[in-house]
Amino acid sequence: MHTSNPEHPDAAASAPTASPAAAPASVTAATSGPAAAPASAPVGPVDASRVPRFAGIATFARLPRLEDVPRADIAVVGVPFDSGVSYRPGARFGPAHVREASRLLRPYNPAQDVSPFATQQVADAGDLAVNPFDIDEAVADVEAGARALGDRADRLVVIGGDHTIALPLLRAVHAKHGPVAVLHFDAHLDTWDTYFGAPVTHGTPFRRASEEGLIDLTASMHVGTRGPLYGVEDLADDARLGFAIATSEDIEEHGVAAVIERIRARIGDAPLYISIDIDVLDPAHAPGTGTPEAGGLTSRELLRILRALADKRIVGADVVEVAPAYDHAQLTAVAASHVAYELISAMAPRG
Ligand SMILES: N=C(N)NCCCC(=O)O
Ligand SMILES: [Zn+2]
Ligand SMILES: [Zn+2]
Repeated sequence: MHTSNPEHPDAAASAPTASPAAAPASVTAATSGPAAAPASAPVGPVDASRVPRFAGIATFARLPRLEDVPRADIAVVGVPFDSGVSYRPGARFGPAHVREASRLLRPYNPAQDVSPFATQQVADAGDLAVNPFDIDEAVADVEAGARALGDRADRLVVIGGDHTIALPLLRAVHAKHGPVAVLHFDAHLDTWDTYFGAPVTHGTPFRRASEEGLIDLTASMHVGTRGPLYGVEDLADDARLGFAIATSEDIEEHGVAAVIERIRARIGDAPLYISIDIDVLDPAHAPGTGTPEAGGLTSRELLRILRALADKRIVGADVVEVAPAYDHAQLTAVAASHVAYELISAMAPRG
């Protein structure tokens, strides 16, 4: 049996996603082949009407792998690293879990009126394999991996992994764009200084990034923070490090529309990096995470805010802290996959 993938005619040699050997003859016979689309058209996801979406090895949204396309506008890449956590481990299994849940995504996004895989080439770059026993080495490897991928894809959407990885990702983004506005969705500030003397952890990436001059201090913001802090000085430090805050309570009190206006005004025209810790969602919406906090956003609120950023200059994004061991019925992974899909949609060219 031949090994071409019905929707990836250009990728016949190593088509990874559709498990072609499992496709019935009628499916492979229906393959329209390379003539179906102009050579320059993006290679899209496997067609779920031809190959059941539960068949085959999971790439994000059943997209082609990066090595199977000439280049990409966006590469989705996993970073299975969780050696920086302060509480429950397990986010190292996040990328695979999110890819599994992303099988159900469909090609047209009515909420943004865009087909995000048709107007740009999106591909799955697999995972960066980084050292789980040495945080400094892992962080250097994430930065090097992100920079190397930058030669083959214009932008990265990174699936974590714990929030430590935002630091090397911002280093890589800074090398390309200079200081960026960081829009950080999280229950936590993640601008703390050290844990057990360690400066690079999942609670500290944005303090380090600010100290290193990676972020635009006039345009960065946390959204969805809540819960207990170590002391009131945490907030003073955070403001000094360059972040405005829209808390989870602000969203309840003033409404999503008002908070969107604040966010948009804060970002202005700055190049924008979006970092989404899935624990920004209430544990009812995202139980599968390492440091859950009560009183969070609904997934509907988060998705709506992301949709309002489509006209901003988004230069990269991450979705982190999905820890499948605490997930139920893929709740957290479904939320994370939709969050990534809205980000990719917001990056898509319009018109
Ligand atoms: N980045 C996440 N998810 N959590 C940071 C929590 C740090 C702490 O234990 O105080
Ligand atoms: Zn968090
Ligand atoms: Zn975080």
